[in-house]
Amino acid sequence: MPGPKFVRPYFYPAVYSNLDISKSYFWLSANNYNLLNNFSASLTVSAITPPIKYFTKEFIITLWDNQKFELTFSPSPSSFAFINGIEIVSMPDSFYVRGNDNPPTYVGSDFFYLDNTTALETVYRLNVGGQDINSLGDTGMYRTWNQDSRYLLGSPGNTPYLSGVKIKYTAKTPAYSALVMVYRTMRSMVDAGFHYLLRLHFCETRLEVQYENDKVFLIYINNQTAQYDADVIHMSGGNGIPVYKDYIVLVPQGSQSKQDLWLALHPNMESKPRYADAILNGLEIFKLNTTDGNLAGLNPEPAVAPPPAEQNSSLQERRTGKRSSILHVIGIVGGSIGAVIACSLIVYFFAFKQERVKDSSKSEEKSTRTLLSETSRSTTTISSSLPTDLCRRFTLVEVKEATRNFDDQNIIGSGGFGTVYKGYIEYGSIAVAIKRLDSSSKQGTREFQTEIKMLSNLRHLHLVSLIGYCDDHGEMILVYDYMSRGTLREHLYKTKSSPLPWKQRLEICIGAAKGLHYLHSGAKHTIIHRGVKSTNILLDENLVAKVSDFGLSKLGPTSTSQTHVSTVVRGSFGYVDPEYYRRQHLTEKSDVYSFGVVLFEVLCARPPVIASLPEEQASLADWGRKCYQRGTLDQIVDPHLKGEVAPVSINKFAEIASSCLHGQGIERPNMGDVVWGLEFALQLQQTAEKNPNSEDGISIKNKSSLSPHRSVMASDEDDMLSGAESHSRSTFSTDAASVTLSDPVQRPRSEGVFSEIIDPKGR
Ligand SMILES: Nc1ncnc2c1ncn2[C@@H]1O[C@H](COP(=O)(O)OP(=O)(O)OP(=O)(O)O)[C@@H](O)[C@H]1O
Repeated sequence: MPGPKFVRPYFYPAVYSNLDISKSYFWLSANNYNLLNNFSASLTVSAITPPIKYFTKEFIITLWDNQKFELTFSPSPSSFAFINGIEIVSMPDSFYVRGNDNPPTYVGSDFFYLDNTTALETVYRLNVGGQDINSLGDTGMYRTWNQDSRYLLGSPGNTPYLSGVKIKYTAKTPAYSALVMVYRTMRSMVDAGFHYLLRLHFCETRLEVQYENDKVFLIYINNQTAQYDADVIHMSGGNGIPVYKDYIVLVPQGSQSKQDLWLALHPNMESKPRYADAILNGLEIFKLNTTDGNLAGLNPEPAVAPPPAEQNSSLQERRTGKRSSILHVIGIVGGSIGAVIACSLIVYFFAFKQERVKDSSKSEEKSTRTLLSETSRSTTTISSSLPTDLCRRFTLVEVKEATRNFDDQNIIGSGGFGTVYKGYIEYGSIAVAIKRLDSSSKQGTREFQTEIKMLSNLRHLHLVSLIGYCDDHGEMILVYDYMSRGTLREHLYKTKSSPLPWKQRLEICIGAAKGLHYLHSGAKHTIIHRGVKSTNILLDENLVAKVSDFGLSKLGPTSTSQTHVSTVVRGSFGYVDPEYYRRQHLTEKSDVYSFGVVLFEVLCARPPVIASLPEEQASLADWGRKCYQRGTLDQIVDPHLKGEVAPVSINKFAEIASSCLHGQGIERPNMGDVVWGLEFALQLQQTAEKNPNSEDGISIKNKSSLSPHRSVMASDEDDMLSGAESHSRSTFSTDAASVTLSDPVQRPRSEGVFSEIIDPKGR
């Protein structure tokens, strides 16, 4: 049967027919895959402590259509080969080698193309914080999971955590993926000169951790940042839902053949998570070999030259005689055998207790910054005011390499700042967006410096990350994470993209609102974006919204300063807050206004201004508000949404959008309220989908159902609760799995949102 297979040879190096087992050295290949090189089972056994008598190795290879499975043993000169048992187990397609749709994250500057021509050799499979699991206890693939405690160097406080939470597998992480849970960090010692695939399994099971940004941590592999913002709730979709992530790293050859492979998890305090914590539930490490027998990437010299191909033989064609393979099948060694760890493993655990951020932020911030400064690669002097410790400074040569010398074919857009190129850094392994300041641009040095200072200090799941900048030779270039799904606008109108489903639109709006909320109240100073629009909300490969383009940003009022008075009104046509325009008084409520326009763009899939329309309809801000107030929303809602959307959800959404567009800033909600309101709209949609026949179910499409509701965007919490309660009695199910709004404690996100409103620095 074609497809990926586990191949597990078993070895019991005892005395067989007077053969001196210590003289057995051989190569083992499976079809085109080179599995073992000049291998000695007795040496392997003697290297293991505590001593064992037998062991198995595990490989992953792929069988192609119509291919016979052939195992070839090739002994060294004057030697012999043997094997005691072979296990071949099929596995689901695209499970460990996941193809281009789910590429692993490349750590560091090295690139390794992982596909079905690569043989994976299991090095470790750890049930972090749990017990050994023998092959029969696995999810049907007969994998062995080892407990990590035996590799512990010792660090107090890292007690395993066992949760009673029910694990909810998903299509992305099906039940066969893995088991168990816990918190941890480790390092291990492995063969140098190889690429390794690390699969990290996560499952958030602490009941108090429910929402995105509750726990955000950095993953360092070999002292390089593998992931800046690991957020298990975001990656998996919720508490109790497992997820795994793959990383490929090269362990370079140094003076020693064994090198440490470090894995460290560290809370990311810059994202201001609720808990200064990091978790890891399971860990698999595979050594990668290419099918041509070369060691992945580096091709170090094998101890003995491999045998010529014609001397190979297969299981089917056992040949005897000098230099042919000798097969001693003594019988399958059954039962549970601990996975062999051919090289020593040292695990070092960081202990992260569940502490509030406030208590530990200083030291964490320090360690994060230290690491970031290590990755910066400054080569020449730096203009004094730009940060060098928080983001990387690129040379012009590096930027030119990344963009093929600013090739027009790499252009992905242009804005007030200049031209934006797609580029690749780190030997082509990381895609980036490179903004090059156009010297004729109205924006200039000031915005350039603002953007660097602003973004390098801010990290949030819903903000586009600044990777670095280049200021060589008078150039002003910014390098960002590349957002592969482009701008939000590209998914709404004048587009070939298929229309976004309603829930996806809501999630995007919620994400963008959270990004803005963070700018307004999560950072040290209030930051006013001033350029909120649908082209400044970008989408990553998972359609996660990220707010971008801080070139126009301003630091807003703080408790000690006055509201900012601006001399030049900035912003884009159709989005500018009329109050700001009139009074030139800048507050964060101007962003709220612009975001209201974005919300109507999302709802109606049309641009903010269409000059050719009758005057009443030309401005989306005015027209959207009017239609909401008149109860004629159905005239303007994107026709693609009809029949899919619960009227209550649309109404709630339009109510928030309208409130954002209030003429007076003081009457507009703040972004925290907007986040809550949008989450409520999502909740209404989800509930309506569960109860399609209820009054607010999806089937109701008539005009009167799209009318203004009593506002639940009240300024005081009691009002909001009473509004929510009246809904819950008539509309919401009491299904324990769904959130019922009759219980204020369970109201989605409300506690988090309100704690932020009351004390923006309280998290
Ligand atoms: N990080 C990114 N990833 C992918 N594409 C990007 C990224 N940043 C910008 N772009 C693309 O480049 C275009 C121009 O972006 P830019 O931020 O310079 O201008 P803008 O926001 O459209 O206009 P303005 O600067 O006048 O406000 C965007 O519309 C988008 O298509």
